[in-house]
Amino acid sequence: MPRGEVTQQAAIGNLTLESGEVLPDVTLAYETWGEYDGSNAVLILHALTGDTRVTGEGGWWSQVVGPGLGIDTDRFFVVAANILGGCRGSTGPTTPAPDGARWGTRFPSVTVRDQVAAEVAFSDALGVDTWYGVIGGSAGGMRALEWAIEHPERVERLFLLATCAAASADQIALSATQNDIIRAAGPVAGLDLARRIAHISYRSETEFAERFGRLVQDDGRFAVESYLQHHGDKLVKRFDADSYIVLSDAMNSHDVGRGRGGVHAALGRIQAETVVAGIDSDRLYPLYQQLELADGIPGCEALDIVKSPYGHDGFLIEADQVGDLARRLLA
Ligand SMILES: CC(=O)SCCNC(=O)CCNC(=O)[C@H](O)C(C)(C)COP(=O)(O)OP(=O)(O)OC[C@H]1O[C@@H](n2cnc3c(N)ncnc32)[C@H](O)[C@@H]1OP(=O)(O)O
Ligand SMILES: N[C@@H](CCO)C(=O)O
Repeated sequence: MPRGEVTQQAAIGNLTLESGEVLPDVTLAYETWGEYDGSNAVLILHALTGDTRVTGEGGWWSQVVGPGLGIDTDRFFVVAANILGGCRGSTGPTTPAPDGARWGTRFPSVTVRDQVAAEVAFSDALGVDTWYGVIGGSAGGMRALEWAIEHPERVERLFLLATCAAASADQIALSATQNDIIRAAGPVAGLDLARRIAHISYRSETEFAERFGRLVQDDGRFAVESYLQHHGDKLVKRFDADSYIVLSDAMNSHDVGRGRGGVHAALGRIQAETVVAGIDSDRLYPLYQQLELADGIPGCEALDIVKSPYGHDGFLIEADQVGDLARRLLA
């Protein structure tokens, strides 16, 4: 079994999508940390603009995953794959289509279930039959949930963070509008603006009020305006606009109840011991969504609440609380 810290590629062949379309020659990029002993594999599923760099320098969960941390790489074989449709090494709009040119806007629509189907094939290729833990926040939580519903025998423990059983009208409204902005304004200005809107939804009104208030900078911009422009600009430098559209559409497709007799019936299929957590200031994935999960999943005792002023991004920022919850689940 490979030992990580470098991004590797797993070829998983053709993938038949929910739509019936066949996506050829799918590859997922991944990284691993720790040693596999046959029963200690933990799958970490990243959110919308995340990637395989979970820990180490610049890792998006570097204080949650690592030696001695909540997800302990001295104990667990930790695996992170880039999402299907992403732009950090896996098959998606930036990779070549069969004609050799970039897929771009021709990349087919994928659903969260398609993304999980790719991850299932990836697990098979890796030789991991059963995951000791499957963990995800936000869009990563959507995939973790689909894993546990569609493959209950392959998921022993499940950690769902700041996520939902089905994308709400509010979430769809924000994502669909961002996608329209990208289409209207183009990949640079459009992605920049889309990210600014998204970033507002990722943080809280209280944080903005306390942190920026009505402060105007020397350059004449409101501090909060400048902050959002900074985040828009940063995403344009590290992310692909076509991929953003594909991934946002996939999130909008999310509904665990579709074709399964509704959300309650779907959640009832989960066999994993489960921790569900939400963030008290999350205005994008409000606590009622995690309460629905906690109530409906047989192996979840109660909803855990992460206290944070940072809104939805609390799942990335509140490393101590998130790490403690992961440690409890994986004990
Ligand atoms: C699983 C996954 O989702 S992986 C993807 C996660 N990564 C991202 O989302 C990347 C985008 N980053 C973020 O959203 C956030 O930085 C987080 C969530 C990762 C961390 O949040 P925080 O630590 O609170 O960072 P914060 O939101 O304060 O941003 C800090 C940045 O804003 C800049 N900034 C702060 N105030 C201002 C201002 N008035 N004007 C311009 N820039 C500003 C800082 O200089 C800093 O810049 P840098 O990131 O280039 O160093
Ligand atoms: N900051 C996170 C929020 C989405 O959940 C991301 O960009 O992936």
